Amino acid sequence: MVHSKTDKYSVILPTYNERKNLPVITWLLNKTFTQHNLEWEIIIVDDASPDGTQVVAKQLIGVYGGDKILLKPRAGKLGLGTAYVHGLKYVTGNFVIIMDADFSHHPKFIADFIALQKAHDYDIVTGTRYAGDGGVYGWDLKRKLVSRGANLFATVMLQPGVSDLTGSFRLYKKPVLDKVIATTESKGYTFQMEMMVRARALGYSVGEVPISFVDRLYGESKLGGDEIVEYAKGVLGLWVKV
Ligand SMILES: Nc1nc2c(ncn2[C@@H]2O[C@H](COP(=O)(O)OP(=O)(O)O[C@H]3O[C@H](CO)[C@@H](O)[C@H](O)[C@@H]3O)[C@@H](O)[C@H]2O)c(=O)[nH]1
Ligand SMILES: [Mg+2]
Repeated sequence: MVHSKTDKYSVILPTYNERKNLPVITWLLNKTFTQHNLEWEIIIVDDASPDGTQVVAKQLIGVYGGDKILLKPRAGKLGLGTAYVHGLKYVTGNFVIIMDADFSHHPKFIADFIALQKAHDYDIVTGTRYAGDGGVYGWDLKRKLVSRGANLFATVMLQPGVSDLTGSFRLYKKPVLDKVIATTESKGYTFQMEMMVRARALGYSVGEVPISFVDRLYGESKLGGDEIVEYAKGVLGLWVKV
């Protein structure tokens, strides 16, 4: 890959009770970026996790340095969407990667994201579980149906032309993320879908990389029934507006 000397990749990592996952995901991110000779930083947005995630984050700052690992905590569990908004304030790179901290999003795919972005000068590259070799592993049937249903519903209603609307493994040009995030209203899991629909409505180009999404080993998902209702409302709201 050919990189401009000034390119820097900032990873926003939202965490809630990810004490066991954080050291390994950080190690893998460091490995990926170092292998490809890329400038990087990780911004950990932890929402006062009771499991001691922040203690671990501070240890990682000690290991990798305060220029590589930034801990930007919040006082309570304020949701995934606003965690990205918060993290973005501290980004110093010209590209931003958002991903989960629980290995459902493997850092090895980041090299593919970056190569595809460079090849087409895409504004956004998104991982997709629902095209090419992409897939989901470890989810029960109910969770698979919820995810498929959520994607199908938004695809039919809003037709944004992107195969995975609810996934949250994405690479953005920093100014593009600033613009799209400023127009997005959702706070929780609906955020990803709204971001993509808004981005397409603003005319931004989107590339897709098939990813295998593997369910977490440690801890549990924070997706609940009320998030599903919020999502349906979000799709209908956008259907009226966009
Ligand atoms: N700071 C913060 N982080 C949070 C919060 N809720 C979740 N997280 C963090 O956000 C990431 C995803 O949360 P999970 O709870 O593991 O989500 P999931 O059920 O595996 O859902 C995945 O699939 C969804 C559907 O495709 C995605 O929408 C979602 O982003 C994620 O990729 C994890 O790193 C988790 O610690 C929150 O309120 N605040
Ligand atoms: Mg998860």
